[in-house]
Amino acid sequence: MKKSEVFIKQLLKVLINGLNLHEIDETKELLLMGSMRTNFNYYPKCPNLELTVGVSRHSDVSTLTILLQDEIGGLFVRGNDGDNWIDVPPIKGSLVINVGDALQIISNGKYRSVEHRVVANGSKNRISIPIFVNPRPIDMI
Ligand SMILES: O=C(O)CCC(=O)C(=O)O
Ligand SMILES: [Fe+2]
Repeated sequence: MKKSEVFIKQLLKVLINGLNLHEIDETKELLLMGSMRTNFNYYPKCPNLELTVGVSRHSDVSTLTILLQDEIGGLFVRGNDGDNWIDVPPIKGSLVINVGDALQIISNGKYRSVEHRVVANGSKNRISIPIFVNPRPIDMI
């Protein structure tokens, strides 16, 4: 977690630069990344795909979500215009970075929270590991 914190802070620095804010002081750091949680998601294979969902459409409440997915695939993000879903294929050694609701609010909508979903696989189990980077629960944004 310590190493990911360094990377996350660098990433947030680049993003807030785009908002004409050039320093992450202690107050901003708490607001942007004061609370972090790692999940381990396991999606068992489901031969009857019509009986399962995976994860239904949602956006994360986080500032950012840093996601490691295995090689199975099944993650889709919602396109900007309309109802199209864009496949996010697994690329070995890469991470998926999603903007969440908190960063959308903090940036006044300059960065948009991305809607996404996961489609279960009919023949293979899938694992993903997201780190949710959040304001602290007591913070008002
Ligand atoms: O498993 C994935 O690829 C995404 C999971 C997800 O959207 C979530 O845990 O919020
Ligand atoms: Fe999510």
